[in-house]
Amino acid sequence: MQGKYLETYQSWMGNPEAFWKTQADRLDWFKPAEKVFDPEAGVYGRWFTGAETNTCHNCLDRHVAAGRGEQKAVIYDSPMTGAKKSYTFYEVLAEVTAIAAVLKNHGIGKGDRVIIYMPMIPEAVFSMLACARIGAVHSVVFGGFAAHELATRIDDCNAKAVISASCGLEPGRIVPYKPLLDHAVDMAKVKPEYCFVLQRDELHAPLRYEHGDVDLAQAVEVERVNGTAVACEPVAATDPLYVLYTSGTTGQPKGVVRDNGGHMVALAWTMENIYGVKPGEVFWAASDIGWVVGHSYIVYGPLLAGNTTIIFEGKPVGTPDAGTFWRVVADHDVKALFTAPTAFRAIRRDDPDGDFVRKYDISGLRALFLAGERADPETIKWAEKMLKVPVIDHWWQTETGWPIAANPAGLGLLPVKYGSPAVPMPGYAVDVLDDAGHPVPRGTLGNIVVKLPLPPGCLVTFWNADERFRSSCLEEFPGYYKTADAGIVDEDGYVFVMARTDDIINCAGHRLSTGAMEEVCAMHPDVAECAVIGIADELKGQIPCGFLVLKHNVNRDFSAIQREVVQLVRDEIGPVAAFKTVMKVERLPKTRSGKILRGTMQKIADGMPWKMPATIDDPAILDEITDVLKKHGHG
Ligand SMILES: CCC(=O)SCCNC(=O)CCNC(=O)[C@H](O)C(C)(C)COP(=O)(O)OP(=O)(O)OC[C@H]1O[C@@H](n2cnc3c(N)ncnc32)[C@H](O)[C@@H]1OP(=O)(O)O
Repeated sequence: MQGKYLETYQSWMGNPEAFWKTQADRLDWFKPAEKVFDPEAGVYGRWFTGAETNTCHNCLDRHVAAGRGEQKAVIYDSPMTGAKKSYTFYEVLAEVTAIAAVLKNHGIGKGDRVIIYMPMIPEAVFSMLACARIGAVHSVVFGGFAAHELATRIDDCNAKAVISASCGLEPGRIVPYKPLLDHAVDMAKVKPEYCFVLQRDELHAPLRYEHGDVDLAQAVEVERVNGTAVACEPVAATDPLYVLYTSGTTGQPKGVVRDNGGHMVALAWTMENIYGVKPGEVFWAASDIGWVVGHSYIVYGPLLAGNTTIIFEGKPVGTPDAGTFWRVVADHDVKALFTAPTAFRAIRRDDPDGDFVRKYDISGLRALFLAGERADPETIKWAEKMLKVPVIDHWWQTETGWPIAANPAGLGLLPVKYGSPAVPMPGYAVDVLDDAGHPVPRGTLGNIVVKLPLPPGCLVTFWNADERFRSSCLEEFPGYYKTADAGIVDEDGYVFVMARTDDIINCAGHRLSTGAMEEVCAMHPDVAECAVIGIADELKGQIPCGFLVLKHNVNRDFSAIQREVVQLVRDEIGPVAAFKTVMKVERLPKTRSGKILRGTMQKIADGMPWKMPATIDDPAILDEITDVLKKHGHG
């Protein structure tokens, strides 16, 4: 391997602090760092200690000051409503300032937590930037989560305010957000002082003024008329910019904390070097602001680097058809597209011969990036054939915030190995260890870990839970961050990510906790015990499948129980859980110490080779599971 990638990686390895200092110098700081990296600070050290900055300033004001004010910063394209609108950097700055003024006038300031529960509309992005502007810490909650999940997050981060909208739009249905928000606020132990609600034309929501509801658009209008100016609040580089919750092994999600300084340095570097886009070009991450892809590559990365970003309110198929991505690429001259493999599997299913691709002029597109789940070689090859541009699988996590491994378009593409997201990016020293923590030879399967310290932009801790961060990510392999992904690094240094080492499954690019689903299934009065595993699915990669053991005295029709359990998970976790497959079993297979053999069940369900676990209590139960799965068409 040679060329600019190797040169850059080696330059980072030779002197990580000098490497990141050079990148930091391209951004604005109100006060320079005393130390580029301080190993004594935080859980594993902190980047740019002593520095002061503001992320919103670097996303907006800096560009306006540099003459980029008239360039499009944000394009909103909604096949759900037919709306298309673009905002220049200058206009985004005005919108963000007005929301920042509203927040400030309601007493929200530096360090306060603000939950953002919004669909894919420009105000969602403006709200995130408004929080950054005043130094408040935002926590975006994906719209597909139900009230209970929202309440958990309000409580965990002790939210002072919530910014929401009256509704979201899913194909064929309006999703009323306000009843979910009201229910969450009623459930939460911590009551936010204010809920700012944007009324959408599709559905107006009754506001509960007595609970602190504020009509967001009206409040913004007042600030706009008054021309209220809100300067960017200087924050420490190490102050939190946001908390983003991600599934843990239990129902209690983990609040990934991202700082201001390291985050902006890392993301700004990635836009040109990994994604190969220059300032002024259009970058489109077809995801949702509720996920880390949305944070990093709909909002912060592109804006920090002076790119135009797209807020897309639609789906890859059905809004109105499998050509919608190509229509957006053509209409807005997208240079690089980032999405999840699931989206492409859906497009391929509906348009196998690429008839829709040929309908549009997508000659401006230079590359497609895939992440969020394993990109199967078939999907990659289909996309390469249809789009005739490099299709780049890359691997990262909510925790890291930016790619651990990629084929860096900006540094010069390396040869593709199908099934591999290519090579570690500068900042990441990737190793593979056995369960005892010893490095394994190249090409051997093991635990993928990253040598500490993590680079700028990665999580610094979990919100209010340093100990949980240490115990779940840093303790098992001292000196390393545990990715909880298993895989190999081959002779050429290419990483192959094969499976999770915990109970997290990946369904349609969404990380879901089967443990959390089990907790909900167990709430049903007829369920004695249960197990939820992820089983292979052609479209979504994996889907959750519940195995229920009913209480002895239950004589009810199982289909009714099935419906109720499915609804319970939908109500408690949300539609995003995609929990629709439930089977009745007499017993669950366990080890003699009582551990459910989920891994073996999953192998049977997916028709993979499996071995009888030596510690199994009653081997006959696996035959029963096999029969039930076969009856449902699996295994
Ligand atoms: C690299 C680091 C990371 O991994 S970050 C995570 C990256 N992941 C992603 O970007 C996600 C990629 N996936 C997607 O964008 C979607 O799954 C795509 C492919 C577009 C398909 O969407 P869809 O057809 O809705 O299926 P789904 O499985 O996502 O949805 C399941 C049910 O949930 C619903 N849902 C979805 N979003 C919302 C929302 N914002 N508000 C309310 N409900 C939502 C869907 O309508 C669907 O409901 P139903 O079960 O069909 O009734």
